Amino acid sequence: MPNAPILQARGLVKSYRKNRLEVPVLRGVDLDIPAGAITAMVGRSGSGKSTLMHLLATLDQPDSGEVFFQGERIDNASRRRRDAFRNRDIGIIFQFYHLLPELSALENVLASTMIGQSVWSYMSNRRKTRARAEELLERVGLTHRRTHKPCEMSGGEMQRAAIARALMSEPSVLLADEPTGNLDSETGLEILSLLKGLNREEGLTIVMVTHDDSIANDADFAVRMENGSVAPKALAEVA
Ligand SMILES: Nc1ncnc2c1ncn2[C@@H]1O[C@H](COP(=O)(O)OP(=O)(O)OP(=O)(O)O)[C@@H](O)[C@H]1O
Repeated sequence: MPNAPILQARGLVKSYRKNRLEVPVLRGVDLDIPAGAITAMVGRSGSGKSTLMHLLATLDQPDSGEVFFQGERIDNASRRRRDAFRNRDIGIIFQFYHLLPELSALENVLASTMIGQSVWSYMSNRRKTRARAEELLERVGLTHRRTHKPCEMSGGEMQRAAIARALMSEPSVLLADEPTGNLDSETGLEILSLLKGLNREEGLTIVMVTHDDSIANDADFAVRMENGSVAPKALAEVA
C-alpha cells in the first residue's frame, strides 16, 4: 500500500509558444507522489518530464491545473510562500549540477543557506550552518574535496556537492532532473546508491527524471510520460 501522497498534480496543462504556434506539452497530468518513496519519471525525449518537474517545483506556472504539497495548494500561493517552498520544503538537483563556478564545494553548500534569510540571521547561525554543511559533505562522501572548486572536481563529485547543497534546508522531497544523465554508468550507480541511502535511512522522498529504464525498474514507483499525459496505470509498484 503506497504512503500518503506528499506532492500531487491535478489536471496540469502546459503549452509553449514556438514561432507563434502553441505547442502543447502537458495535456492534463494527474499524479500522486508517495511520501518516503523513490518515484522515477520516464518517457521519451520531449514527452514533458522536465516540464512536469519544473511545475511540481513551482519553477514554472501551469496554464491550468493545480499542484499540492502536503495537501496545500502551492502553484498559486503567494510568491513568498513559493520561495519558501523551494528554499525549505524541497531540494532540487540537475543533470549539469548548477554549482557556482567561483566557489568551493563547501562554499556552494553554504551559499544556498544565504537565500531567503537576512545577513543578521545568517551571521548568528553561521557556526551551526557550517557544521551542518560539513556534516552533509561527509554524508555524500566529499569531505576530501570540500575546498575544491567545480572545475577541480569530477562529474560525480559535482553531483555529490549539488546533493549536499540541496539537503541543507532539510527538505522532505528531493526533485532530481536526470541526476545521472551526464555521468558514466559506474559513477551514475554510485550517485543512485547515495540517493537510495538517503531515502532508506532518512526517509527522503525522491522524484527522479531519467531516460534509463533500469533506473526506473529499481525505483519504488515508475511514472511514464506519454503524449503529455501520465500513461494509464503508470503509477504501479515496481518492487
Ligand atoms: N521554455 C520552453 N520554450 C519552448 N518550448 C519548450 C520549453 N521548454 C520545453 N519546451 C518543449 O517542450 C517539450 C517538452 O520538453 P521537456 O524538456 O519537458 O521534455 P523531456 O521529456 O524532459 O525531454 P528530455 O528527456 O529530452 O529532457 C519539448 O518539445 C521542448 O522542446
